[in-house]
Amino acid sequence: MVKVKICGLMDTLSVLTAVDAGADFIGLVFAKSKRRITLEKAKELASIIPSNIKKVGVFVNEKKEVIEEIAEEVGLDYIQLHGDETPDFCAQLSLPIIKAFSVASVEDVEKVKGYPCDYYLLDSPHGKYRGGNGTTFDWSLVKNQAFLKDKMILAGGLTVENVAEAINEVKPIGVDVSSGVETNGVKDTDKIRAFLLAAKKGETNGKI
Ligand SMILES: O=C(O)c1ccccc1N[C@@H]1O[C@H](COP(=O)(O)O)[C@@H](O)[C@H]1O
Repeated sequence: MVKVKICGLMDTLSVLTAVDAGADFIGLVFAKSKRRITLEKAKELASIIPSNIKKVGVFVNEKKEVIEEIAEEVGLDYIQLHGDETPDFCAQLSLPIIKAFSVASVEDVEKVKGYPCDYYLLDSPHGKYRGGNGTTFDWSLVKNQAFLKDKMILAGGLTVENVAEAINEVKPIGVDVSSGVETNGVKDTDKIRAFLLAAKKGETNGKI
C-alpha cells in the first residue's frame, strides 16, 4: 500500500488525527515557512507520535550541525532536505534522507541520479517558500522512470480530489501533502482523514 506523509503539522489534534487515520510519516517544518515550528513544540508533538510512524524534519539549506542537533533533540527518523543541498552534503548526514527536487523539465528529473538518499521527493517548482506551495507539476515527467520507481515520493499540490489519480498515473511508493489538507491555511482534520482514505485506496507499484 502506498505510504503517506502528512507535512507541516503544528498542533496536537492534527498530529493525533494523522496518527489515527494511518499516516506513515509526519513532517515537522524547521525551515522558513508559515508552518515552521519551534524546537519545544516539535519535541511536544514528537512525544505523541508512536514509534511505528516516522518523524520527518524538513530543512532548507540548513547547516549540518543544526540539523543533527534538532534531529537528536526531537528524535527525528528522517531528514527531508528541501533546498539546494548537494550529493556530498547528503552523504555527510548520518540519518536517513528524503531529498526533495523541484521538477519542471526532463533535466530536473535527471539531476536526481547520483544523490545518496533513501527517498526522492518530487515536488513542483517552488514559489514564495521552498515547499508547501500547493501547486502540481507535470506528472508525465516522472512516470515510467525505472530509476525513480522504488524511491519516489510524489508531492506538490496533492489533494483529496487528485491523490488517487496521481497514484494511479505515477505509481509512486509514497505521497506527501501539506496545503491540500488545510482550510484557510490551517490543518483541517476532516481533510487529513479524507486524504489518507483516498490515498490508501489508490493503486501501488507493488513494491511495498
Ligand atoms: O510545508 C511547508 O511549509 C514547507 C516549507 C519548506 C519546504 C518544504 C515544505 N513542505 C513540503 O512541500 C511539499 C509540497 O507541499 P504542498 O502539498 O504542495 O503544500 C511537501 O513535500 C511538503 O513536505
